[in-house]
Amino acid sequence: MTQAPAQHRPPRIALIAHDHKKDTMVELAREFAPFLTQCTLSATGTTGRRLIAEVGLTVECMLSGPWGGDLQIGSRLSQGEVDVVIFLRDPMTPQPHEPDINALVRACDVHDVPCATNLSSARLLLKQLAARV
Ligand SMILES: O=C(CO)COP(=O)(O)O
Repeated sequence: MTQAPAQHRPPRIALIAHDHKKDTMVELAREFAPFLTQCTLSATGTTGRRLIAEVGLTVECMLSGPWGGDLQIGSRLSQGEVDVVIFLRDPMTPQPHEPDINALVRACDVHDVPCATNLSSARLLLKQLAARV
């Protein structure tokens, strides 16, 4: 199927949050729900299931992060299938899949995909995007 040109379709957003940031992600998603419902959303497994259950969003869930979910999103992004990443990382807790996390953030840099890794930048990014649709 042919995709609409980027400027004519709502963004494809990947949402990811580490465990200590999941409540924050749910609150953020509630705040921007009217906009996010217009977007094509994907997420790592546990984050996505919470957004579906607690915010009522439609989200395509990948594997959980430690099982390869970050890599799945990085792969899609590298193929031009993700426009924006909201990745609420926990800087205080070591993660078993740190290499996967670094690979995803690196893929964002390689492909120049906007990637917000904390709440303030996530809110700025979502506000800017919401103003466009
Ligand atoms: O670990 C994660 C990102 O690195 C998030 O994965 P979950 O959303 O499955 O908890």
